[in-house]
Amino acid sequence: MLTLRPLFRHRLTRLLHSHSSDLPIVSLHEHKVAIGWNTQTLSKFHNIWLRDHCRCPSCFHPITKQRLLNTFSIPPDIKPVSARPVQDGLEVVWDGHTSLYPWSWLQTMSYDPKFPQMQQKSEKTLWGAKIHQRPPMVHYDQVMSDGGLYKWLTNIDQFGFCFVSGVPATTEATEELSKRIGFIRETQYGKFWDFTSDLAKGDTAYTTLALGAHTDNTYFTDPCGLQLFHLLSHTEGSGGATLLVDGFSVAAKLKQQHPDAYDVLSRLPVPAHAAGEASSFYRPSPGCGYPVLQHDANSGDLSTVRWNNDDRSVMSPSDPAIVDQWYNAIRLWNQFLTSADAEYWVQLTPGTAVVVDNHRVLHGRSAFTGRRRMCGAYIGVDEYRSKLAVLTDKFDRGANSETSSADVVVERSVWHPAL
Ligand SMILES: C[N+](C)(C)CCCC[C@H](N)C(=O)O
Ligand SMILES: O=C(O)CCC(=O)C(=O)O
Ligand SMILES: [Fe+2]
Repeated sequence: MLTLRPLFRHRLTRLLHSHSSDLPIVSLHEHKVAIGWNTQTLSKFHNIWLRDHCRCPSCFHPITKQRLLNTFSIPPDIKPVSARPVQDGLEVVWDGHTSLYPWSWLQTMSYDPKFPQMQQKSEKTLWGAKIHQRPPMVHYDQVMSDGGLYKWLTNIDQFGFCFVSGVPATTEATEELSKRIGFIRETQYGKFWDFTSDLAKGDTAYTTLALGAHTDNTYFTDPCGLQLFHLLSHTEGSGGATLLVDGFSVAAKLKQQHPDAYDVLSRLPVPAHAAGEASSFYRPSPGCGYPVLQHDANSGDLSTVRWNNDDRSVMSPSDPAIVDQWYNAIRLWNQFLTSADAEYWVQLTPGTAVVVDNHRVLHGRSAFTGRRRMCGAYIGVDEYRSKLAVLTDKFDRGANSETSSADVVVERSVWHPAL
């Protein structure tokens, strides 16, 4: 198989970029069309799947990128009249309809088996306390351009957080900075928050208490994606340092050293609530909550860390034996979370904001005295990922489109691999 990879990638690259005549073989099978360069490396596509994914303007709206074809009008046993390789892709003639599937799209969407991929999925850099030596950082002036914004978001995607220096120490500038990523997610705490230790809202964030490493919004069905913090002032006192912990790094260590505990945290739903305001009472639906560690259904990769021990509600175990398993698991989790090599403590100062991926990096703070003013905002996970996808299309063409010139604004292709 290894020899296949360079061969396949080499031939596909040549096919895509130099229009070589070295077209793949196309063969029809009972319910599938197969493409490849030799009989050992064919990848097959179900006829029904190919017909359903036709991207011609009558099957798929060229502007809205929505399916127009009635999937359920396709005969379940549909067969092509003919199929052949042409320069731009696989041409399939159905009964009264012709479809063309670009080679790069077939390569990306292949599944039986999956062809070697040209684009590597985004790499996460796991980190611990030593990240303090060279934390990810961009400058405010940079992020006002799309290129700088892309750098900021790719840092967040890679590290789970990123500082922004040179931010005017005002709520206005900080709010505008937040909006560079996407519209602000409003919650019971308001839209853009500007808070201090006055219990203006019924939550310990609005006190001088220390807060252990946590992710926010565990009481929401869909916790916010990003959380931006900017310390505007701290006078007549001390403390209030910010804690960051890479939940993905800690989870990887726990999985390696205590797989049973990792399994409990991946399985048991954790009830949570936000009940400090008379006007609201939040709990996630369905009622029992979500596990601390959630995984991508396809890849099995850890996708979300959801942990706030202060906001955790009463556990109602379905089986009494779970109680000891649960406490043993969270004791180990907490031990790993609070280990010196996992904790990154940093004293924020006016002018430097920090954005945290609330699905990966936990934050906290030390207790403090005096008058401390913090501002910031939540950004929805879908708004964050959408902006990252748009900027990736624009600046990293190899990832998602056939065009390669850097100065052309890429009109999102109907063949975008994610559509
Ligand atoms: C100040 N700010 C609105 C950011 C936080 C509000 C309280 C956060 C809550 N305890 C949680 O962990 O989600
Ligand atoms: O005051 C801080 O530094 C952060 C408090 C907190 O956890 C939050 O606002 O979500
Ligand atoms: Fe928080």
